[in-house]
Amino acid sequence: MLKLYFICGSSNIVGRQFEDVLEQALKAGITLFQFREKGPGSLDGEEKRQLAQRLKKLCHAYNVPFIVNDDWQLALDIDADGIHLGQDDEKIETIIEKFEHKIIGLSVSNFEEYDQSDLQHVDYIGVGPVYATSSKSDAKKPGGIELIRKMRLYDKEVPIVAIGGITNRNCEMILKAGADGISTISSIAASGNIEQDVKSYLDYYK
Ligand SMILES: Cc1ncc(COP(=O)(O)OP(=O)(O)O)c(N)n1
Ligand SMILES: Cc1nc(C(=O)O)sc1CCOP(=O)(O)O
Ligand SMILES: [Mg+2]
Repeated sequence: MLKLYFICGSSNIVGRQFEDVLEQALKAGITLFQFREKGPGSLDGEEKRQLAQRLKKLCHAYNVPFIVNDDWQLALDIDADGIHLGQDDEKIETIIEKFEHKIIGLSVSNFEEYDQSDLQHVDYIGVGPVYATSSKSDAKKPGGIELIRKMRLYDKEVPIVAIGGITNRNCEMILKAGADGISTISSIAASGNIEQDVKSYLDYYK
C-alpha cells in the first residue's frame, strides 16, 4: 500500500483538472492517495467536502485507499479510508476511537518526534523531508538519505514512507536505505507524463 503514495490538493494542480491528474496516476498504478487541501486557493466547507467525495469515489474505482490530511472531521464525514496527522495536528489518542478500523499515518521528522509519539495505533510514519521541497512552506530541514537509514535502524518494524523532494530519479537510494515506500506531491502533480513517471517509480519494486 505504501509503495507509491500520491499526495495532492487543488493548489498543487496548475492548468488541468484535479480528477484528470488523479485518474492518470491511478491508472498508472499509484498505491495510496492523500487529499491534502491546504495552501493558496484551496477549497473549504461544502466545496471541499464535495471534491473529497468525488476523489474518494475515483480512488475506490481503482481499489486505492483514500486518506485525508489533517481534517479528521472531513475524513469521518465522508467515510475516508484513513487520516494523516502531523505532530502539530490533532493527537491520535483523542480521535482513535472514531478511527478504529481506519488507516492512521503520522509524520515524524526526527528522533525527538519519534520518541514522543505513541505509535501503538499508527499504521505508518511519514519521514521527511528527505530533500528540499517547495510543496510545504513550513517543512523542516532536509535530513537526506541518512534520516531514512537511521530511522530504519532505530525502529526495524514500523512501516516508513519517505517524503520531501523525492523523484523517480532519486528514490532508489531511499528505498535501499530502508523506506517501505515513497510519497510525493510535485513529481506526479506537475509531471508532463504521469503514466511514465509513475511506472518508473514502480519499476524499483520489481
Ligand atoms: C505521508 C506524509 N508524511 C508527512 C506529511 C506531513 O504532515 P504534516 O507534518 O502534518 O504537514 P502537512 O502535510 O499537514 O502540511 C504528510 N502530509 N504525509
Ligand atoms: C507534505 C510534505 N510533508 C513533508 C514532511 O517533511 O513532513 S515534505 C512535504 C511536501 C512533499 O512534496 P514534494 O513531493 O513536492 O516535495
Ligand atoms: Mg498536518
